[in-house]
Amino acid sequence: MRTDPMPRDQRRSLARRCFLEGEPVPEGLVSASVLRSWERSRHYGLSVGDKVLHGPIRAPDLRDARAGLQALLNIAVPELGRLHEALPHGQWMLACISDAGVVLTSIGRVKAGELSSGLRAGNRLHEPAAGTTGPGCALAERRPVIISAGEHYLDEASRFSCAAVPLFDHLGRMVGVLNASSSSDCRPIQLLDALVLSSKAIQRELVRHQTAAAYLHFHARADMLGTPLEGVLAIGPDGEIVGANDDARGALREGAADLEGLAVEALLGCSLARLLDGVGDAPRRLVLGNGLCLHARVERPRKARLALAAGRPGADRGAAEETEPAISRALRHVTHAMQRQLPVLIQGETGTGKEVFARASHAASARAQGPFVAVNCSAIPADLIEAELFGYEDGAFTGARRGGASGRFEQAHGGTVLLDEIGDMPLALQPKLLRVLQERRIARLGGGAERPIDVAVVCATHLDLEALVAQKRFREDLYYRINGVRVSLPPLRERADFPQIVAHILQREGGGFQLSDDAFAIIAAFSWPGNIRQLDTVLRFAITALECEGERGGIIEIDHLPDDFRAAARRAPGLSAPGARLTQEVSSLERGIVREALAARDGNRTHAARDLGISRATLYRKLGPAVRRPPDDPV
Ligand SMILES: Nc1ncnc2c1ncn2[C@@H]1O[C@H](COP(=O)(O)OP(=O)(O)OP(=O)(O)O)[C@@H](O)[C@H]1O
Repeated sequence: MRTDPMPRDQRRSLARRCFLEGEPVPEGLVSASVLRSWERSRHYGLSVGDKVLHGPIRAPDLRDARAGLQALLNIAVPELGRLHEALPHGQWMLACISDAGVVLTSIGRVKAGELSSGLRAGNRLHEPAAGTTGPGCALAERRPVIISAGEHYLDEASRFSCAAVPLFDHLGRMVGVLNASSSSDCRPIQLLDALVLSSKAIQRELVRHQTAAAYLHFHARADMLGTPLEGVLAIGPDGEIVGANDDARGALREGAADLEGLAVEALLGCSLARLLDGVGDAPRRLVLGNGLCLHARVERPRKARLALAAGRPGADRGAAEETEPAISRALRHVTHAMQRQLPVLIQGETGTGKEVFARASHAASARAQGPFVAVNCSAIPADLIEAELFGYEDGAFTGARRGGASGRFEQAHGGTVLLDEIGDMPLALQPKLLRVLQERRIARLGGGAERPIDVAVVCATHLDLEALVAQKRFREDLYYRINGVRVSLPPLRERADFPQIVAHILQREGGGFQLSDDAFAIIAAFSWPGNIRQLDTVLRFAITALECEGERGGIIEIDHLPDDFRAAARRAPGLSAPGARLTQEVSSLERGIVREALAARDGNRTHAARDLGISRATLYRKLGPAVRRPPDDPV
């Protein structure tokens, strides 16, 4: 007689009941890693009814955690962005979490608000704080895990399911975890595979970001070269290994042992000089001493990797280029799309910099010499928008200007037109816009002849156009026409480069301004519903307050911020006077770390700052007032 297997949720409930009642858990009900994680959670003193999931760390600590893992974030954030784009809309939140279990950044929004708040940057998800969760368990077990619904330790987490994969750096050290969570009971095996590939791609990039004389890519199969599954070695100028991914460790050494410091010649039987002879050639075969045959390709480091230095927002070219790599990549994609007259759709909450991005794309494109014309579709009365966009002939309507007028499309000829707030385009006008985009010809209102127009079309909106299409408030055919290349600009609270954006704005306001650590902590903890526009206003307010005290340049303190931020500061524990001792201790600790980094780099400030993931200006600041920046050392 066939017995039906017990459904998954019943197996879990039975295992949980046995575990909580102190009875042995029958085999096969939950995985061994889940059981070990439950035991650890109990050992940490957690009870299943506890509510400790949402205890965030302080903003300055989050800033430090991010700074310490900046190199990882620079690579992981765009990788997560790509993965998120490929997932069904609104069902998954992705996060990058530090090795200490702190959420560094998360992407995506799901309907269950609690999941969003559980994965908010700064929250702690390691086992001692949150019991069994995907990230906590993956960190403790150092391997990929799926934790579904009731496999979570805390009852309050049992509505969620997650897949989590640890991240390792170029030295094979665990530096964090990638996590995907949903508010349903599921076992996302395929998503786990995708996360594993992403983690491999990230480690491979971390190896390729090491300062090296060459990178050796290899695999036993030639067709696997260039994929996240290949092995990669970073080789220093003396031929020593300075970094490797886990696949390289696994292939070259039993048990992923240390490769660092070994001579490449001893390892591969081929000197660095001989390897470099083959740069640019097709893949070659390497036969190792143990008979293993590998297909290999040698890559020289690129001279200049994308500089993430502070820049000048508002100066069209480069404003977006200098922010997150994901945004820089999107910028390059968009400029190519514009060249080919493929429409671009920029989505993002209000104030996230959609217009700045559009202007930067235009300025970086082959159309830069042509006009950039921005039209705010929500600011023009519905009955005037047609004339505004397409122009009109003499006498086309009552009140029309004598001799007619050109429309915004005509004015943008040879350049770019930005249709801002496209979601507010009246439904009645949408077929005409669609025709113009398809035929690239316009006729002015009032019966004018058709004229060809050569414009790159960029549309921007803070609305969810797919939802508008579903509600029949936006035409589906127009949506597909404008959705050539889609760029989603993240809200400010999710941006890993928040400190750089602050630095951009301060620099644009004349430079010389800095935020005190306390003031930075307060603004970093804010949720910024108005995004960069709101941050911009607050910082300019603070600069004005500082200048009223007669200081041109100088340190912005909490007292210079608007009222509501000062009130938040009074509520925040550990800031200002009572926290002075702590601040001093932290500063002295930081000074020690910076000195160590300088010593490791023979006093080279640029290299030390890069190792620490901070700018040279910050490095000088952390060294304290006693250390003056030499006049020939511009930061
Ligand atoms: N990367 C950046 N660095 C610094 N400031 C920026 C950046 N991006 C945008 N800003 C500033 O933020 C403000 C808002 O930018 P922008 O008008 O492009 O946003 P938006 O998303 O188009 O807003 P809306 O949805 O309201 O039209 C502007 O003052 C702009 O200068």
